[in-house]
Formats: sequence, structure tokens, C-alpha cells
Amino acid sequence: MVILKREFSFDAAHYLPDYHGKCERLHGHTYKAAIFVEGSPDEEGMVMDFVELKGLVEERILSKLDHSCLNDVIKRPSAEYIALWIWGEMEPHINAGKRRLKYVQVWESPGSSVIIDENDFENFRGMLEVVS
Ligand SMILES: Nc1nc2c(c(=O)[nH]1)N=C([C@H](O)[C@H](O)COP(=O)(O)OP(=O)(O)OP(=O)(O)O)CN2
Ligand SMILES: [Zn+2]
Repeated sequence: MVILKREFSFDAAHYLPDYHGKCERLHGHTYKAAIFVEGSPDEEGMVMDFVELKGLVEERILSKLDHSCLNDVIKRPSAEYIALWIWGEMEPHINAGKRRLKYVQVWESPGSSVIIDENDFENFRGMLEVVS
């Protein structure tokens, strides 16, 4: 199997309502994220066309999160829950044939990131309180 990765970034505001400290106040980040897809190269030599993946990221993620207040979309927008939300947006459009969404990584700052896989999504999706 081969794992391909597409990285992207977005600017957004958020606050952490249940956090006690500076992050309970409205502030912003330039987030970075990566989508990892596992599969076998097809007859075109591709696990998944990067152009298709870029379009999905723009349609399913960036159009909703870039220059937004994340709390309008995700109730507790920690990096962990942002990653779970991204998983829910992307998985139905990626899993096909032998290709599978493998990991989602979200960086809140260059030194701080989370990585989730399908088990995390199954275990924690119920805690993801999506606003809209
Ligand atoms: N496990 C997590 N911990 C924290 C999260 C999170 O999403 N998951 N988020 C925050 C806050 O959003 C906070 O803004 C992060 O602050 P900090 O780490 O200090 O990072 P800065 O953006 O301020 O950048 P630095 O240059 O590193 O100060 C807190 N914890
Ligand atoms: Zn923050």
C-alpha cells in the first residue's frame, strides 16, 4: 500500500468555551492540516488524483472553515475536534474501491498538532457536537 498526503492551511478564529486560561477568549490561528489517503496505484499510477483531493478539500473544508469563527461550525473547536470534523467531511468522498482515508492531522501552531485515524473517529464522533 502507498500513503499519499495533501497539506493545506486556513485562517480562523476560535475560543475554547470549557477551557480555563487564555484560550477561552476569542483569538485566531493559521491552522495547517493534512489528509492521508492509503491505497494501491491504479491504471493511471495514482492512489488518488491530487487534483480531485484538492477540489474536495476546497469544497468540503476550506469553504466552511477558512476565515470563519470555528465555534459557528464546531461546538468545541480544539485541534482534536477540528480533526474529527474534517474526518467526517472527507471520509465519504475518499473511501472508494481500495482507497481509504488513513489519517487526518491538524496543526494549531507549527509545534502543536493532533493525528487521528478511523478508530478515533468511531470512538469520539459522538462527542463532536457540530453546530451547523
Ligand atoms: N490538546 C490541545 N490543547 C490545546 C488546544 C487544542 O486544540 N488541543 N488549544 C489551545 C488553544 O487554542 C491555544 O490558542 C493554543 O495556545 P498556544 O499553545 O500557546 O499556542 P499559540 O497559538 O499561542 O502559539 P505559541 O507561539 O506556541 O504561543 C490550548 N491547548
Ligand atoms: Zn487557539
